[in-house]
Amino acid sequence: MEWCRELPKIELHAHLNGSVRDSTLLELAKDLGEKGVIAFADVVHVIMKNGRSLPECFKLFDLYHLLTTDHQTVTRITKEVIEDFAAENVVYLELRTTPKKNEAKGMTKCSYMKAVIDGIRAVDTVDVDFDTSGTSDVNCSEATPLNCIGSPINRKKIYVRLLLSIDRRETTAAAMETVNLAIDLKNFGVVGIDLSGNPVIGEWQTFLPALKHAKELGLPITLHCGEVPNHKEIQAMLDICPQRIGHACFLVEEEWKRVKFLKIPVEICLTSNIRTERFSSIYDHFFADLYKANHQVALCTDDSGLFSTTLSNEFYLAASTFGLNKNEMFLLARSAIQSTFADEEVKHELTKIFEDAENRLII
Ligand SMILES: CNc1ncnc2c1ncn2[C@@H]1O[C@H](COP(=O)(O)O)[C@@H](O)[C@H]1O
Ligand SMILES: [Zn+2]
Repeated sequence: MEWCRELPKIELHAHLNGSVRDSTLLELAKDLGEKGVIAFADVVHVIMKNGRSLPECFKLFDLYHLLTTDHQTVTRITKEVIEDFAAENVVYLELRTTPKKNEAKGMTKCSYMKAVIDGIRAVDTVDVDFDTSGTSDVNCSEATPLNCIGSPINRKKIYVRLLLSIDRRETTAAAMETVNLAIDLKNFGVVGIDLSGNPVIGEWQTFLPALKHAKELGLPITLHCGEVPNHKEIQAMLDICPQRIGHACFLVEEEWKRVKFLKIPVEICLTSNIRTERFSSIYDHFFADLYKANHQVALCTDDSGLFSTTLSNEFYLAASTFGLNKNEMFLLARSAIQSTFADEEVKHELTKIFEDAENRLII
């Protein structure tokens, strides 16, 4: 396990609100309990959880959002989540989050994202590389593009990029707003769009215009695909050739053939899939099939807070279940570079990080 922690890793599928520390959630719940907004005693055992079904997860997210959705807290959790990933030697984090409008809190999708960006700037225990490619300003804020924070030798460094999520509960107009915001924030580390949320809610036709718009504007897309056996939707998702898909638990042979033919990288979240009972046993998971077929995969956490996991743990789990040796784990971790939505320069930098680590880790 210690070796898995030392291994440099690339995280491509992590939801901000699903990655919050339990201790922070408890602190926030206590605070809201004291203010009479929630009944603390009722939520404590919900936060301190173990196994949970997929429908339960989405009920929990509503609770999480109640606890976390004000600007200051969004900034705080973003900072902590980045620090937690960096502590696991994640060297590149593509963090995804759903921009939220909340009139009662004076929050717009744009001001929510500004709070996220403020959280990235607030990280001070590790060096953060955030996109600095432009000079334009965020319309709703006084934010300016971030600069790489100076990097004294021996400090950990993490590249952070953002994906904006469309929640399946949203309307076409709200989804479109998210895509337009992603374009506006291209110089603030936003590199793509995600579609997520409860897979039994919402119609594909609702999100399609926004996803097409993103495609036309050259914004990469990753989709939560096949979290439930909705084959009509899986087909429609593959029809738009997303740059990546996540989960893919219920794909059938014909659909896998298409994924392989189209060479669509798959984000694999083992613990999440097992906890939400997408597979009855980890040995039934499709990881081994894709791995053997040399198909591009990336191990990911999904919701490290909700499922009490880390990316190091996901590597350990994959290795111990499917019999990967150190060299194979190293190559698996490194190969995720190709699937990032980062620019070529960053991919080059990441390659160097892995080259430097290789001699140290594999003897
Ligand atoms: C368990 N598998 C999953 N399947 C689908 N969507 C998921 C998910 N886990 C998380 N989310 C999505 O991410 C949101 C929380 O983070 P943000 O508020 O965006 O930062 C959830 O509300 C849900 O829409
Ligand atoms: Zn997810």
